Amino acid sequence: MHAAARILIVEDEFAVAMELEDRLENLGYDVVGHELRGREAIQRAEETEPDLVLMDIRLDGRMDGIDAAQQIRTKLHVPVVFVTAYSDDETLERAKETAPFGYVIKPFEERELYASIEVALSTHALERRVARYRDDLRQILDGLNEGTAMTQSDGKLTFVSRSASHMLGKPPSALTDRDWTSALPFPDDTLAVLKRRMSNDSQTVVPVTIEHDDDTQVRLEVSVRRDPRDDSRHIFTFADVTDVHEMRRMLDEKTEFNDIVGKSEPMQQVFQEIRSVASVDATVLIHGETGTGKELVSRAIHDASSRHDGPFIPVNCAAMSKDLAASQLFGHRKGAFTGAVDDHEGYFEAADGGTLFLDEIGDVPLEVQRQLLRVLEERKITRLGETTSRPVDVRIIAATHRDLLEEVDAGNFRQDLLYRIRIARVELPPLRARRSDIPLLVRTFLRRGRATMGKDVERLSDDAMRHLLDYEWPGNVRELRNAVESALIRASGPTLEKEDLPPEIKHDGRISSTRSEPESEAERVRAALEQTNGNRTEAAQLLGISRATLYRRLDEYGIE
Ligand SMILES: Nc1ncnc2c1ncn2[C@@H]1O[C@H](COP(=O)(O)OP(=O)(O)OP(=O)(O)O)[C@@H](O)[C@H]1O
Repeated sequence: MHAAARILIVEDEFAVAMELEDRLENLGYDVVGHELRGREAIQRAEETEPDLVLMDIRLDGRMDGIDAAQQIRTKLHVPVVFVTAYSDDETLERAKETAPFGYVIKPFEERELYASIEVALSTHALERRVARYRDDLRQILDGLNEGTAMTQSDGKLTFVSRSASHMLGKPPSALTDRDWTSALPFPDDTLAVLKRRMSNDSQTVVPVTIEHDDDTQVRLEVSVRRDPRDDSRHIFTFADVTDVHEMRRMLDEKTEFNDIVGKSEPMQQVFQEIRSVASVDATVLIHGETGTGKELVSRAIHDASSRHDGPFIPVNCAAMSKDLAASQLFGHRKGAFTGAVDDHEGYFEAADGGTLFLDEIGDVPLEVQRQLLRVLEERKITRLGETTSRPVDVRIIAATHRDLLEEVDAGNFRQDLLYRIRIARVELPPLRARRSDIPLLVRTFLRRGRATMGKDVERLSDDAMRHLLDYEWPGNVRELRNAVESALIRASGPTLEKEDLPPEIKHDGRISSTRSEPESEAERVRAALEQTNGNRTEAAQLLGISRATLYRRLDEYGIE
C-alpha cells in the first residue's frame, strides 16, 4: 500500500470533503488539503505538489473540475482522479481529454476509491519511469560521438542527437519535423543509395562529403536501420570520419594518380615519369599493351601540365578511315572533296591550346604520317582544299601497343616521325608484370562498382583472389575491371566468390604459364602479402605453399 502518498482533495461541498478526508486518512493517506474552487486548487497543487489530486467535476466558481485538472496536468506531473456524480457522455468525453488516471462515480464504496487511487499512483509511477528512461536514452545518444537521428513511419525526423546536428551543420530544429530526404543535407545520389539501403535492410555504411555553411567540408559515414521497436520507423547513425578520410586520402595519393591505381615499383616509376613529362611541353610516346591505361596516363599528363585548362582531345587513329584521316586531323574546306559540304575544323584545331592524344599512332596511314611530321615541325596546319596555313598550339601525346621500331623496319612507319614523337617516353608495364597491384585494383573496382551498382559486396573470397592472381591478363587492367564488374553483377552475397568470375578466369585453363619465371613469382608473392596485409601465414595459404617455402622465396627474391 502507498501509505505515504500525499493527496489533494478538490470538492465544493465542505461536508463531503471532510468525510473524504477522514476516509483517506483511515486508508493511510496523507491529505495535504482540500479546496472548494478550481483556481485555489491549482494554486494549492503548485504549492504542495501532491502525489495525486482527487477532483470533483462540479465546483464552485467559474472553473469546473475538468478545466482545473487540465491546468494542473499542464503545470505539474500529477495524476488526477475524478470523483463525481456526473457520468453523462459529454462530461466523460471532456474529462477524457485531460488524460485522467481514474474516474470514480459517486456514491462509491471505500474499497473502490482505494483501488482507483492505488492504480492511478502505480500507473503514474510507471509513466515516470518510462519518461526517465526516454530522457536517459536521449542523453546517452546526445553524449555519444556517433550521431543519431530517428524517423517516424511517414519519414519525418522526430529526433536528432546533438552530435548528429553538429556533424550535419544544422540545429536540431532545422532537421526535426521534416522528411529525412529534405532535411539531411546530402546529394541526390546519396539519398538514393540510402533509400535503397532502407528497402533492402542493408546496414552498409554510405560515405558522403558535405559542406557546412562556413565552407568546411565534413566526411561522414551514414548507415540506416529499422527501428527494432517499430519496423516502419528508421534510425540513422552518422560517424564523422573527416580525419581518417584525410589520412587515407594522403596515403592513397601514393597509390593513385589521377585515377591511375598502382602501388608496385613499376607503377610508382610511371607516376614519376608522368610528373616529369608533364612539366615540359615535349611530345610523348606512351607504349603499352592494350588496356594498360595509356589513355589514363595521357589524361594525367595533360591534367598535370600547364595546358590543363585547355582541351584534351583523344583520337583513336585505328578507327580513322584511310581516306578521311587527313581531313579529320587537319580539317577541310567546303567542296575540298565530294562530301565536304561544309567547312570543317580538324582535331588539331579543336585541341588548340591543349593536348591531342593520338591513340594507336602506329595505325596512321603513311601518307598522313608525312603530313603529321610537317605539322609537328612547323606547328601549323593547312585544311584540305586551302592554301594558307593556320598556326596551332597543340601538345601531342601519342600511344601505341606496337613495337614501332619493328614497324619502321617493316616499312609501315616513318623513322623520322618516330624520332619526332618519342622525345619523351612512358612505358606501361603489363598487369602480369605487376601482380602486386591486383588486390588494390580489385578493391578500387569493387568500391567504384559498389557505388554505381548499389551492390553491397565487401570483399573477395581467397579462392577468387587466387584465380585473379594466377591469371595471365592478356587484356590487362581493362580486362580485370570488366571481370570484377561482371562478377559484381553475378554476386549474391557480401563476398565475391570464384564462381562469380568469368569462365576463362575461374577455370584453370589459362592460368599463368610463366609461373616458374622468377619475376612473375616474386610479384605473386608480393601480391599475396598485399592482400593479407603482410600476414605471412595467410599469404602462404593464399599461394598454396608452406610457410617454409614462402620464407625461402622471400629470401630468394629479397622481399622484406
Ligand atoms: N592503372 C590503372 N588504374 C585504374 N584503372 C586503370 C588502370 N589502367 C587501366 N585502367 C582502366 O582500364 C581501362 C582501359 O584503360 P585505357 O583506355 O587507358 O587503356 P589503353 O591502354 O589506352 O587501352 P587501348 O590500348 O585499348 O587503347 C579503363 O577503364 C581504365 O580506367
